[in-house]
Amino acid sequence: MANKMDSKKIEQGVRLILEGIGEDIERPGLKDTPRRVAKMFAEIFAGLQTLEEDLLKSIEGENHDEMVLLKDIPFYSVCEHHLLPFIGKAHIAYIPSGKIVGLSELAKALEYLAKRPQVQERLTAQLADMIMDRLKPRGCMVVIDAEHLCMSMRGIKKPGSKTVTSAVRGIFRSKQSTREEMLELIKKQ
Ligand SMILES: Nc1nc2c(ncn2[C@@H]2O[C@H](COP(=O)(O)OP(=O)(O)OP(=O)(O)O)[C@@H](O)[C@H]2O)c(=O)[nH]1
Ligand SMILES: [Zn+2]
Repeated sequence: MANKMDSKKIEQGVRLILEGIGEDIERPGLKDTPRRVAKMFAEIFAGLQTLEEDLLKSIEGENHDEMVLLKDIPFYSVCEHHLLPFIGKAHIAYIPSGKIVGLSELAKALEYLAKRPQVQERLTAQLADMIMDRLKPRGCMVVIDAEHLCMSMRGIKKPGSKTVTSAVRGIFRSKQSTREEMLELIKKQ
C-alpha cells in the first residue's frame, strides 16, 4: 500500500539540516528551500506513492515467445545510505510465455522501484522479481549500470566508477546462450 508523503515534516527536516550546517534559514535564498525540497522529494520519491497493482499490465492476445529487450533506459535513484543520487542505465529483457507488456510499462516499473531510497542490488532484483511475478515469463534478466555520487563526490571519491549489477531469472539462469544473447544485444549500438 502506498504511504502518504508528509510535506510539512520534510520542510521541518530541511530547516533543521540547514540550521545544523550553520546556515541562516531566514536569508532570502534559503527561505523557500524547505518548500522546494519537499516538492522535489515528492517527485524523486514518487515510487513510494505508486500502487504496484497498476504496473506491468499485459497486452491481451499477443503471442510472442522470443526475447524482448528494452535497453539503455536512463534512470535516477537515491542511495539509501547517504541520500545522494545514483544515476545510470538499465537494460531489461524477458522471454514471454503468452503475456507481453507495453514497452513503456517496463520503464514505468523501473521508475516505480528507482524513485525511493534504494540500493542498486535491491533495485535490480526487485525489478526482475516483479516482472517474473506479474508476467510469468519464461525468464527475465535485468542489468543495471550506475554511478553513485556517494562514491564520486565524497568518501572514497572515485568519480566515473561504475557499478554493474544483474538479476537473472528462469531460462536466462538455466541457459547460458540466452544470457549471452542478452549481453551481446546490450553491447550493440
Ligand atoms: N552494495 C551497495 N553499497 C552501496 C550502495 N550505495 C552506496 N553503497 C555503499 O554503502 C556503504 C555505506 O557504508 P558505511 O560505512 O555505512 O557509511 P560511510 O562511512 O558513509 O561509507 P563510505 O561511503 O565508505 O564513506 C559504502 O561502502 C557505500 O559505498 C549500493 O547501491 N549498493
Ligand atoms: Zn551512498
